Amino acid sequence: MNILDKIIFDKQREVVLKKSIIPISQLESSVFFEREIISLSQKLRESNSGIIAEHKRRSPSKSIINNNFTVEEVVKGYEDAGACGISVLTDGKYFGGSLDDLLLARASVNIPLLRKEFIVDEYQILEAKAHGADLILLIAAVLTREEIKSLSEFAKKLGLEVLLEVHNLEELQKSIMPSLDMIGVNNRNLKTFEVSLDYSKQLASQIPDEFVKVSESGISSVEAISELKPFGYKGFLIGENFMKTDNAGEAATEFIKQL
Ligand SMILES: O=C(O)c1ccccc1NCC(=O)[C@H](O)[C@H](O)COP(=O)(O)O
Repeated sequence: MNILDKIIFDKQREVVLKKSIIPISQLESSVFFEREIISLSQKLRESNSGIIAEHKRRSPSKSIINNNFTVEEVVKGYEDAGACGISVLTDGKYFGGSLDDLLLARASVNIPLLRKEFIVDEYQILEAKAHGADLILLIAAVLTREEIKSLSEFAKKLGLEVLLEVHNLEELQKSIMPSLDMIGVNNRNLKTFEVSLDYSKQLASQIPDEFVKVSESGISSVEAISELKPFGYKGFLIGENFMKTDNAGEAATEFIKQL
């Protein structure tokens, strides 16, 4: 079993357990169900920098990235740096994140928040809404076309935006549908962890213009962004490059200043 299969196996069991503890009615009673989202796709269209900065404590490819800051310090730093949005990893077992991180982020900043999670069930989309997210991630590598359709339509009904992540042409072709807002190309192969910006470059021309194009993972220099912009990318998701420093917010500030 590769790591992605393991993550999904664990996630499916986790969702079953959570459903038995926290009923949907409790999620739906959250104050955030009344809240109108802040659109990341609009911010990216209007931005010159397009940075989506990620809160990421650790990952399967790097055991510890950073555990020294509070969520509030990191996300406030990202907002002050001028990030268009923030991605908050909520998976506990593999990334050391939680839904509390998302809630604390929501309480700290007023820019779009992505619930970065391995979504396999509508319940997790209700959780995202209940904890203040503006958008969700769907990963084509682990979902069928029918699942992408029903999950993305469910998210749209709740007023959330949808970022669909692909890594190759097959995943892209099976996924294109009107209920998506942004299409992200992950430069990291989630089965082998190999990283290359070539994935973004090769897939760019196949992504229809109505979707905002986002390049994800392995971006560690402003030069990388200059290379990707001519391919039509408007969003750049960066985690480790900021989180591995002594001050993620300052690192993001210095980075964005150079764009
Ligand atoms: O980051 C990993 O090792 C990873 C492994 C398996 C599944 C997902 C993984 N990462 C999630 C992400 O998409 C990245 O955190 C995000 O794109 C930022 O990447 P980076 O800038 O390289 O930290």
